[in-house]
Amino acid sequence: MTVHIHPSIDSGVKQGTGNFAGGTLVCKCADRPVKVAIKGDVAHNHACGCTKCWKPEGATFSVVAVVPRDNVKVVENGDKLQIVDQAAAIQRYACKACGTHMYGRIENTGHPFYGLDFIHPELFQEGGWAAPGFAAFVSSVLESGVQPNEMDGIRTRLKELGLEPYDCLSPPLMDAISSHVAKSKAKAA
Ligand SMILES: N[C@@H](CCC(=O)N[C@@H](CS)C(=O)NCC(=O)O)C(=O)O
Ligand SMILES: [Zn+2]
Ligand SMILES: [Zn+2]
Repeated sequence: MTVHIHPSIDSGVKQGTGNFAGGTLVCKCADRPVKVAIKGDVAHNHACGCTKCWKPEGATFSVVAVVPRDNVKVVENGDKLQIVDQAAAIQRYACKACGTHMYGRIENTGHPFYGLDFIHPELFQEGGWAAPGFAAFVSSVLESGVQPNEMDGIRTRLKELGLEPYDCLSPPLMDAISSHVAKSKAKAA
């Protein structure tokens, strides 16, 4: 049985050029698409299996990366954007017409990832952005209807693609979160 992860990586992970200067994210609307300009390359690109990250039709995982929030600018048809869940740590701005998430923003200045916006690089009309490097929240795909007996195949396929599977974030990102929490606690003491 073929294991589908995400259309942009199912036939292999395409490496970035290493000097991607940025570009424009475009939603799926044929009429008045939302366009978001991004300066510079993406960082921490990864596959995410959580239920909150936007996935294209038929995908089991999303592909999501971060960029500094100051490098994100809505340039066309921003009136079509709405926040999916105001209460979430990451406020995801989606196109009301086609449902595509254009960027996710953290407004809590105490959050470990404050200052970074979350984007889906496959929406770039240009190519060459830094490739995904690992898979996060892999067990969470069970919350979207994947059956437990499919998990071995999914983890094997992720490893084949060079995307080490983790059920939370990767160790460097988990370490960054915990270091941030430790520093915040030390400041408060
Ligand atoms: N098991 C949960 C995990 C959700 C989750 O924690 N997602 C991570 C990765 S995107 C997160 O940082 N969420 C913050 C948010 O969604 O605002 C699900 O699949 O819904
Ligand atoms: Zn749209
Ligand atoms: Zn996610």
